[in-house]
Amino acid sequence: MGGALLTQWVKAVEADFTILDPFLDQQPEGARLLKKVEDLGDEQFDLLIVAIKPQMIDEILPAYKNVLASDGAIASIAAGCSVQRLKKALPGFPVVRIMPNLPSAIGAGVAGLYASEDAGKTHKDGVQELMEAAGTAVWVGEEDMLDRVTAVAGSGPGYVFEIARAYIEAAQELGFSAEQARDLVMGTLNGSIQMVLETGDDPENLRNSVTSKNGTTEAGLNALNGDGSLTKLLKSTTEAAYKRAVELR
Ligand SMILES: NC(=O)C1=CN([C@@H]2O[C@H](COP(=O)(O)OP(=O)(O)OC[C@H]3O[C@@H](n4cnc5c(N)ncnc54)[C@H](O)[C@@H]3O)[C@@H](O)[C@H]2O)C=CC1
Ligand SMILES: O=C(O)[C@@H]1CCC=N1
Repeated sequence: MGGALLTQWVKAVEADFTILDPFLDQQPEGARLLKKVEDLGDEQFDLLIVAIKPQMIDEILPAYKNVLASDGAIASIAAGCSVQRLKKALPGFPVVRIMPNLPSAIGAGVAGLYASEDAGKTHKDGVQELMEAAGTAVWVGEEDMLDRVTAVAGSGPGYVFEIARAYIEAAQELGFSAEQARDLVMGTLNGSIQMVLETGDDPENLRNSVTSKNGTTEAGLNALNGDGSLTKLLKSTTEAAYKRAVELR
């Protein structure tokens, strides 16, 4: 995810980026790559962006105690990992938590943002500028809401890709080739999403405009969600992801 964000930041944000990743072999375009924190010498930075797995933070972050300038801040994209835990691993700095999603890689991401009480306007504006370079950003006023953003938008592309995959599989079952099925399904998803966004109309109204009385769509929709099982499934999907984010705090 860090790499996906970086591809947009290097194009749109005027800043110098240093990546610290012991396992990355190829230098990311527009950024300097270092392998270990010791390679930084006594350099200091305005922002430390934490893009490692949440489970690694307590172990890895303390080694970064000298890399931030005194008025610097931590920004973390790690799911669940709380401000309290980040501040415990690296004390003395404000924290902005970011919950991005994968379409940030093409500038079409949506991110949730939450700042600790000691974060200043400069810190918040700086992180907002980064996230707007990768799509849109929405501030939340309570930290718990960021874990709910994770369940809806952070993990969301995973649900959408899985729905697209299953839809393509269903089209193939009806007799289309893999290529035809992909074109038909992705074109339908794309056109339908564009229509919601461009008209501003409710998905429910638009669904009704497709559905002729006793027609084909009605037959399909009855099988899809006639008993509300799709609605229940999506509720349990977001609840399961939120529960996991809470466990990662
Ligand atoms: N993948 C996604 O769509 C999203 C991921 N996130 C968050 O992003 C973070 C990273 O997740 P992914 O990008 O999916 O995982 P990833 O495994 O693709 O990336 C983790 C990176 O950390 C590097 N790394 C491992 N040990 C390191 C160390 N000691 N020091 C510095 N770097 C080290 C790895 O080489 C790798 O490049 C997680 O905290 C996750 O919760 C947040 C939103 C969306
Ligand atoms: O699956 C995860 O834990 C991360 C956070 C949101 C998307 N990917």
